[in-house]
Amino acid sequence: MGVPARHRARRRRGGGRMTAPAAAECAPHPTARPPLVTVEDLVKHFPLKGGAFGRKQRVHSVEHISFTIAPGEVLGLVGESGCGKSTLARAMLGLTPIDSGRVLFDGIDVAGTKGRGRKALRRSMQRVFQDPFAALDPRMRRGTSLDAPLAQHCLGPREERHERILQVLGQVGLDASFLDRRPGECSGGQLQRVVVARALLLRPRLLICDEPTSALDASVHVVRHVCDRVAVMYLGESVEVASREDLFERPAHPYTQALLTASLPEAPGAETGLGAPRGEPPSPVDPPSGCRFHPRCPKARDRCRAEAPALDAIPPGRTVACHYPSA
Ligand SMILES: Nc1ncnc2c1ncn2[C@@H]1O[C@H](COP(=O)(O)OP(=O)(O)OP(=O)(O)O)[C@@H](O)[C@H]1O
Repeated sequence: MGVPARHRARRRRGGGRMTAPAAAECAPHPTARPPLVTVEDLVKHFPLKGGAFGRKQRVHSVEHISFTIAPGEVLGLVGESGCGKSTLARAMLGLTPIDSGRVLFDGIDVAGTKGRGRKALRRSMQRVFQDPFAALDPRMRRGTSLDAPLAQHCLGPREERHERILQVLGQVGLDASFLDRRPGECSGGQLQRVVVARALLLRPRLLICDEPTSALDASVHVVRHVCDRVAVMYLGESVEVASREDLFERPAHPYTQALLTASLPEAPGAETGLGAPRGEPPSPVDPPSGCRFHPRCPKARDRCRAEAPALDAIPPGRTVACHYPSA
């Protein structure tokens, strides 16, 4: 991955997040192989306490999301703050119960796996946390916190584990002196490298990086250079999934065009006058009827207000949820 910076998108437009196999350690595999990850029609709502006039309200955080990730593939998830990226990532890792749908890792249902199987899955699926300060115990020296996951999974004697830690520290550009440092003795960037090193230690087959860059522009540029495919999320839904080239050169959904225009002045669509997304996203507690993007979409027509668009395949190899896509 090689993306060690810490991040929490503060701008409302377009936080970015990478969902990726451990690309730093895995050679790319032919995409014809069975998917490593299959997300099928995933739904996650959070019930809200109270609610106006006694109505039960729910946050529609993830709505019927489906995609696959091939072994060795890097999938980027992009969308504005609050569109559901973290919730989706947590659901993929089995860290949050889901309402419906399923996540398969190498054909195994993540939600239905317990005990030893669960422990093995946890080792194969690692996450780089958004906040390295929260992810690392401030009292522990780095050497101890790096050894903990290896010891927990009984991965070799102490000397072997030490060798592995030095190897991974080298991969993220840190030297052995970091083994004796506590978090307060490291810079934010160095800490984020430690967090990445810790995720790589167990040689995961899936690495989920939660917002590897802190600003929208950097996020979009990183996605552009690192990802094989990109999924664009809006208000809990997937609105476009395409190869990096298609997405950046021929964005089909007006929301994708708006996101790109907001961060890349030369983006296709900039000349169409679509501009950056207008205003703030609507509430995920009471999402708009029809296409959820219609209140902000300059191309919206009556059909968009009445009828939710399906995520349709637009050859070659991309899907778009829009009644009037550009491509
Ligand atoms: N435990 C929870 N209870 C209620 N609502 C929640 C909970 N967790 C997340 N949400 C809501 O679900 C929606 C999606 O949140 P999520 O954190 O997944 O978005 P995100 O795209 O990762 O945002 P960001 O880029 O800011 O991290 C938001 O409206 C959020 O407020």
